Amino acid sequence: MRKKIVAGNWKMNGTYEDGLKLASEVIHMVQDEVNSDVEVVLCTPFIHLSSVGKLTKEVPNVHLGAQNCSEYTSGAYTGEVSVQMLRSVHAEYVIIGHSERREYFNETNQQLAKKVAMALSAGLTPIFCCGEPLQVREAEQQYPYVTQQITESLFDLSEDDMKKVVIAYEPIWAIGTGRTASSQQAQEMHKVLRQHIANRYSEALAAEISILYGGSAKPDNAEELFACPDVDGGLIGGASLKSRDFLQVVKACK
Ligand SMILES: O=C[C@H](O)COP(=O)(O)O
Repeated sequence: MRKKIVAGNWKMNGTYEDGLKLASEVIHMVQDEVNSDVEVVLCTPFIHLSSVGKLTKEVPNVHLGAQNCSEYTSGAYTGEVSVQMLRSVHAEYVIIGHSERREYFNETNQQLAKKVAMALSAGLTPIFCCGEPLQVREAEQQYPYVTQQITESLFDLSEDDMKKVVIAYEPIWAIGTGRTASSQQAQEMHKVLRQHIANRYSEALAAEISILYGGSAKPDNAEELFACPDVDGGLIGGASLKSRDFLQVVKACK
């Protein structure tokens, strides 16, 4: 059985104090109210990682994630954060290739392949993001577009490494727009991605990979999205910034 995961991506929101408050609220609520085996991941800004890591390492089903990492090991890369640094503050996950990083920081599929390999080499689980812009969806080219992202960034991995990757499908037109993909659109894409992985590796390996949905997922729609057979949880932006909303989304993942 593959893992169910609900990851909150705080993006660049709040102060240091806001983040600590949010993390401790989420952790307490998860401890008190969640009895499923869903893995909760808090993907915080870099400045929160060390402090939030001290809280999450005491709690079995809440994990720490970063929102990015460097493709380099160490050295003169001003402003970058290495995978070893992330491990040293107890991060277990790292988001790689979010559409905002692709769009505003020009990250390419080839660069993301290096980041994925770097994360895996340090024992971090990459949450690899993929997804199409609106014009690609309107031209009905979403399947070739997204499968190409997966091919170019992931398909040089060995079977052993590929098994450790988590994928997040995030249609760009649904991110922060309030316009979510329908559960049918999400299921279709997740099924296509799983088949694409099966064609390159094997049906057995594809069946083990958790594929999360992201894009305006919230308490109102999470249950329907998570009920799809190939949707294994979510990568949650806006709704992860309010502890009660985030908890509702976590509870919807059964
Ligand atoms: O990483 C999260 C996604 O970009 C989704 O963001 P959103 O839930 O605010 O639409």
